[in-house]
Amino acid sequence: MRCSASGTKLPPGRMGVPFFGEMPNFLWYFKHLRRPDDYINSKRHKYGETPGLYKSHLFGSPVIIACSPSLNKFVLQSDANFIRQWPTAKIFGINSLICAQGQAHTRIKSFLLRAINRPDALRQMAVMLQPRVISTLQSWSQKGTITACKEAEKAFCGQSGLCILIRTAELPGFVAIHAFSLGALSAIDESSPVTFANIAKHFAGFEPGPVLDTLDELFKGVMHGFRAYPLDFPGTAYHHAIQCHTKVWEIFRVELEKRKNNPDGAKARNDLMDGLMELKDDEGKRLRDVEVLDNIISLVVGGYESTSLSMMWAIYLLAKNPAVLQKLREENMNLSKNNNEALITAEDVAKLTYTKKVVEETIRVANIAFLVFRTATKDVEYKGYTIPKGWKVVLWLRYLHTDPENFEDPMCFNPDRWNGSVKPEAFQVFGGGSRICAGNMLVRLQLAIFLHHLAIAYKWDLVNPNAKMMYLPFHKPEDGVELTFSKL
Ligand code: HEM
Repeated sequence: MRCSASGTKLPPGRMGVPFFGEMPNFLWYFKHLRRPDDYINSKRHKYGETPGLYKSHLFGSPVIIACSPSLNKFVLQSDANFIRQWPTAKIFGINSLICAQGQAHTRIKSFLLRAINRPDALRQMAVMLQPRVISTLQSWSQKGTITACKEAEKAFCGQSGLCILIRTAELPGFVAIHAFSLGALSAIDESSPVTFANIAKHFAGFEPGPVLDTLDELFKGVMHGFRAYPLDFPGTAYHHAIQCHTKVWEIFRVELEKRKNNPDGAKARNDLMDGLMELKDDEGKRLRDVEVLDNIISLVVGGYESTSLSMMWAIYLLAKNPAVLQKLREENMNLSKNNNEALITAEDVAKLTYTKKVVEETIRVANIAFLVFRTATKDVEYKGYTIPKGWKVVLWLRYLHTDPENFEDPMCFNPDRWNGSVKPEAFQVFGGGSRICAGNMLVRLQLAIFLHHLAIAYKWDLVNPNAKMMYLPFHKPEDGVELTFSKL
């Protein structure tokens, strides 16, 4: 089909059946066959080598699927042609980084990056995070058996959920919180409460207690709404999430007012809220109160699940790959010996060369953000094809990381591939361009610190080593990674 004056055409593909589009096919590969990559492979097979784009109809809209490193990069870097529209924006707060566009986005991002991504911020975070990581691991060993998925979420979820939201809010109908089996330790279940407590303390100074418990409940309500269809009337998850968001906002607002009346307390607290209240841009201007509040809340939400999922994956992949665990253990035990078993610093992490490779490889294999969306603001031409104005572009990040053309033997967990042979342009786990993940350095640091304390002191075994994989709403073993867990 020709669709523009320049004679370019729509990419090949199929729009599927009326109303449902290609969703049945998508679900067939993701839920029934459990071979998500074959969804794209089947298109490649049928339509041959395009420059990595296909037309389809998914998640209620006509879409262009983008699944090549160069096309993805082109889209991610063309802010003038493609924008990210957030269907459940009300829950994030309109002043948050997630919702901001153009110059407002650039300005807020520069504040947030200074607060959570700069070396001095990371140095501080390393110190703050460790006591909770250590106590969480100790508590796991006391339980003996856990479900890693739940535990990691309890312990660390406040730190990275946003990215999950980015990925799932546009998948109405698929995303539901999963109940994991009890009895054994499951990595994600076990880590989320501690994570939440951690983030609430380090982002806004809240200590464990009734307020924190209320916040935890409210944030759970907010999270449900992100994943729901944005229908705002009583009884819907989205409506409930907006109510929870309003209450969370009020709790944070009261905290912010307290701080404004007691600016001297900032030194003692030294948390993200103080950091954001104090930062000035090049013109000496600070963030407005509403911007501080909306962004703290979105970062807490942002922290909710992605960190805990990546920790769950690390535990799982190391259990499956004892030779990798052995090398990781050696490197970290050496550090621990030379360090007199003290807490490690961000500088120590920088020297853990093998551990850093394990981190990159875990994040690649986990494919936590399996796709992200953009909307074309005008007809855009790409290598002879048109991406029509108003269509969504689905950037299929997962496919880049599982395509053997980009990563040799892609399903193999092989940290040594990071010795230098990786094509950097094919590694898009954190997206790219101006919207690149704001927490990418923080999550890498957290994961490295977690791996350090895990490897030097604990051993674990999978209860169900052959558990089936699920891919919706998140990629994870079906049992949430049940483990037996004990001290070395
Ligand atoms: C393994 C963990 C993580 C993965 C795989 C991940 C992935 C991503 C991806 C793919 C995007 C880009 C979305 C897009 O282009 O539409 C993104 C954006 C974002 N992420 Fe993450 N993320 C992770 C952890 C975190 C953490 C720990 C935080 C914060 C504490 C965070 C905060 C954000 C924020 C604020 C954005 C929006 C950036 C913007 O719009 O400019 N992420 N993340």
